[in-house]
Amino acid sequence: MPTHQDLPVILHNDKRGLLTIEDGKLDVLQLSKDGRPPKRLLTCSLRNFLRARLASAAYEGQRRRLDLFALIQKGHELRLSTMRVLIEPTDVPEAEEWIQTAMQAAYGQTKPFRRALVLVNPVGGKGKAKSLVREHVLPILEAAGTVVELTETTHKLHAEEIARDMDLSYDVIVTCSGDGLVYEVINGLAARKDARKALKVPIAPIPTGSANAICINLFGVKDTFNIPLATLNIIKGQPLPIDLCSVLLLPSRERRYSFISQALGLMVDLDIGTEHVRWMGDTRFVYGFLRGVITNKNFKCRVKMKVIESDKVEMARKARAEARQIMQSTEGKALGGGQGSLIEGMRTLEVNGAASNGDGLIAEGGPSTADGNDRSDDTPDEGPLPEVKELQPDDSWVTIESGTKKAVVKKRRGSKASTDEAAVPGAWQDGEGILYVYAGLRPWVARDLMQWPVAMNGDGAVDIVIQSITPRGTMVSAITGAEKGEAYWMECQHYYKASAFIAENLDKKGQPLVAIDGEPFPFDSFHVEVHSGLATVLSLDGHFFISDFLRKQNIHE
Ligand SMILES: Nc1ncnc2c1ncn2[C@@H]1O[C@H](COP(=O)(O)OP(=O)(O)OP(=O)(O)O)[C@@H](O)[C@H]1O
Repeated sequence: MPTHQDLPVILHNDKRGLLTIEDGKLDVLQLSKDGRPPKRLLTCSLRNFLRARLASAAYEGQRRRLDLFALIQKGHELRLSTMRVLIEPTDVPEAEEWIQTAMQAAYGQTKPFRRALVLVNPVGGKGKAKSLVREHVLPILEAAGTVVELTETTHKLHAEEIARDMDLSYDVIVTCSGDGLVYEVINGLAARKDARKALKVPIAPIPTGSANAICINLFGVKDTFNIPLATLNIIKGQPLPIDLCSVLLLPSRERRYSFISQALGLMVDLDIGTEHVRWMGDTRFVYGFLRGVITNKNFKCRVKMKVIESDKVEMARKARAEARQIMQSTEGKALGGGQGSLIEGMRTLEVNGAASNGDGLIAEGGPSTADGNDRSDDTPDEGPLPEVKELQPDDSWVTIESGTKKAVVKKRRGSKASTDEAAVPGAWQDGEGILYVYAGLRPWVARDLMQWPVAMNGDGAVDIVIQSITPRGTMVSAITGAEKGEAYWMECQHYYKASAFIAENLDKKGQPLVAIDGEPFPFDSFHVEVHSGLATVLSLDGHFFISDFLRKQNIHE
């Protein structure tokens, strides 16, 4: 085991220097001859350190060049920085040991030099993916020594075809686009004969699309479009099993896997009806929302849900307790180096019942499923996904059907928790009209809309919001605070956690579409089930971003 933490070097200005690794940081120091303290030329956290590379000598006795690559924090920005120093021939063995120490400290159990399949959608978002990848992603991957195979998608569903047919030798599949490409990759992997194995290859998204909901949920609102951070995730991220919903569309019997949402009513218009204003970036969703609220159209449907929980107070309490637990188990655990690397934490951290092995695939036993229909002890761990069957609701399911009334809007923001369904604040009142039904797996759907603030990865539930028709003013004012999840407490926003649900169209002519992860499909009826931990993404800190909503202690905050 190498032990050298310090390495003497010659700096660019021919002065003596020292490379040191301490307290989770790598420092480049310039030494003085007169006993003054050393001057710090560069400092970076080991999490952001990418690689140290010793050049070979052209002739015996030549000083050797040592290249150091790191992401340096400048204000809020992460920038790639390269530093070159020289090593005296007599110090070369020490340098070789130091490189091992530095790489071990910076990567822990994570395998450096990953093999990445990089898919670039040239038309996603504002259409700048190619230049963003060339200028900001590839240089960082090259500096880290990532082995890159790059493919540009040429048509819709191209990424799905690639994922369906690719060999599984890659450590990571990188999608440079929005959520659409992630959705295609998941569906391509899910369609394979070895789907269970394929879905364990982690996906790392690079945000060059419009909404990039997956990046908001991984990196938070401030860092949604932080491309260097998302690139670091390709290099050092840990596999995080994520929940999916299977959606069986009827009568076509087409099956899709959804990792973000299933939208009906106003939210269909928001996802699909704003395609023509893609140039607006993610603000197009606010535009779509306002446009939909103005029409305030009653959406006619029947929803049958296998409800796990419907008490908002209780759901918030549980989600906050779980968030606290996640924060405590990963607190102070920086990637690599320092005291207690994240990797150490990951080794002991149970992710949905399946321990991560630190890199690559999930440990033996695989991810758990909460779907109730595809988990049997003899289900092959690496084989295809079972056929999705139509659901058979029983008396315990909750049925909601659109009426014609507007919801009564009171000023009060909820009351004490209660087990009496009718007394729970926000409980559905028969006869209410429906503006939209929106089911999702993670809190954010866009930076300005945290639609499911208590959605928790691995809880076996899809969170379903049924928004009643309300006076327009109420909905417009709901936009304020929507990014913080405040609309959750509105009484006219009914909120359920369900392990399965069925949606039926009661006006096929007037409202022909459902949006699954933003993609339109004919809506007659569809059946949804939750599958915990079925697909995999990479995450720098081993979990999804924890919102301020979940960090709050007081109910109704
Ligand atoms: N070369 C191409 N030409 C046309 N469409 C393409 C091409 N490559 C991919 N696509 C399609 O582009 C669509 C949009 O991609 P994606 O959803 O990732 O970006 P976005 O809509 O800008 O972002 P978001 O989904 O986060 O809002 C996808 O449906 C994808 O199939």
